[in-house]
Amino acid sequence: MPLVAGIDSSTQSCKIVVCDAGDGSVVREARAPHPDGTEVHPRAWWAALEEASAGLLDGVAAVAVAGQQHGMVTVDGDGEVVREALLWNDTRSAGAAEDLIAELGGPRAWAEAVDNVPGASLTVSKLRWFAENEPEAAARATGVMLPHDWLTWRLTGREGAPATDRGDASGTGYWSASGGGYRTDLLVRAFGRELDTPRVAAPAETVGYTPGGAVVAPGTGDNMGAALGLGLRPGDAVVSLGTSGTVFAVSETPVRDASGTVCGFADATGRYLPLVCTLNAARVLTATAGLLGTDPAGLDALALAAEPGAGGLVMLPYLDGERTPALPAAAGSLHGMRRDNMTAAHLARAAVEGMLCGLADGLSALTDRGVPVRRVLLVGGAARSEAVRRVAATVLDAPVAVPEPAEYVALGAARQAAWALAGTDAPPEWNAGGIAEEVGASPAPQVRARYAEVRRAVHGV
Ligand SMILES: Nc1ncnc2c1ncn2[C@@H]1O[C@H](COP(=O)(O)OP(=O)(O)O)[C@@H](O)[C@H]1O
Ligand SMILES: O=C(CO)[C@@H](O)[C@H](O)COP(=O)(O)O
Repeated sequence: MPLVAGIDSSTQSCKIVVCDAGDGSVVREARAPHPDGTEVHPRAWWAALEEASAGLLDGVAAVAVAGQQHGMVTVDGDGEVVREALLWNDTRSAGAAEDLIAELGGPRAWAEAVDNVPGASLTVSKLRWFAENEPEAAARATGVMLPHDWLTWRLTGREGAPATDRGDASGTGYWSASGGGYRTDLLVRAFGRELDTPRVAAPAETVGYTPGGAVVAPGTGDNMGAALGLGLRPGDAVVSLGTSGTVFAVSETPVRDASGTVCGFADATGRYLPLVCTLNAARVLTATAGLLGTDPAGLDALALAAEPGAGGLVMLPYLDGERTPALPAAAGSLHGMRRDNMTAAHLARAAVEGMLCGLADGLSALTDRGVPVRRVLLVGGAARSEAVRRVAATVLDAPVAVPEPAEYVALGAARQAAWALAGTDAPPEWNAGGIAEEVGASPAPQVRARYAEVRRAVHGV
């Protein structure tokens, strides 16, 4: 069978898998790091893509990109990037989001218009911030696109107009998953005038060709890519622990949440992908490991040595501010320190528990809004941690299964590329997502209860 490539251009790195188009088996893979920071020039993503793909894409018949969602990439009339992209985790647009909500008549009006309530993450809020704070640069912008749109366009040698897909478009705040179209009026409200936006392609459309002649598929957002890579079915929810923490499930019907907790995204196949996102996930663990002078394996051993509840020590892990709950200016904090719990093991456990309690709240938000969840699939970099897997079984209200470790976002992009190549109605049946471990439930409801108590006391939410 022909070879296809999937590219995951996520916050911390670019990962590429080359697969057999028939069964999805991975033939070769590579990765390259992205720079740190919440504003990044897109050329850095292209450089990482070129580094990771060197020699890797020979003989590949089709390719697709799944990228970090929401990032604001603005271009001028020559197609050149106007300023560094503001990423999903850049919180400077929090005030702009509040203004937009008030101007339209409140959160419900936004949920009805675009299935989402703007927060700092959504592209629409970033456009408002840009127009208000950098008017000279903003005046040069003629178009706006998302990270995966821009990379996809570069892959085609910038031939033709840029394209996107339903999944990533649904995270802009000016495209509606349930309405199926752009809300140019909301883009104009945010930016003050119209900007060119990418055409929204069908899920398996060919949007162009690489200079070498490979089919380029539309691509999608990274969470939609993971859903496609896992072959996610209704009843399964994903808890993904990368730079962001996300909880999501596929749904045949759109979900609109006027509280703004659940984002009403589309998936990459024509369905919907209700999703809750936290700003602080795997890097809470790396930061805590650094503080304790150890590495992820050392943190794991320490966290496993402490009892559930960390002896009363609670970490609110809002190290980079927080998106859910909406606390963009928050900092992290430690509570309940006593002489007997001031140990490295208790601190490590509190970090793992704090990170996962935010995701447990996200899972409850999904089920509260009618999304059926029978099982949780735990993926992303931090799912490699045994402590994370064990603690997940104590705080998540569902059985936890861990798929075989794999780059599911990149695999989803590769599966979409194979789909575009095949030209079939449905994506090819691949064997990905086999379960490596079922984690036995060991509920410890007091952990979440204490976390909620501390969060309410400190932040009032
Ligand atoms: N064994 C582990 N324990 C905890 N964290 C880990 C482990 N292995 C990788 N990570 C973390 O996972 C993160 C990368 O996860 P990934 O899902 O690739 O993120 P992203 O897609 O956002 O770039 C890094 O912060 C890394 O430190
Ligand atoms: O903003 C969201 C989802 O709404 C994030 O999930 C980004 O899509 C970044 O993902 P990672 O780099 O953490 O995978």
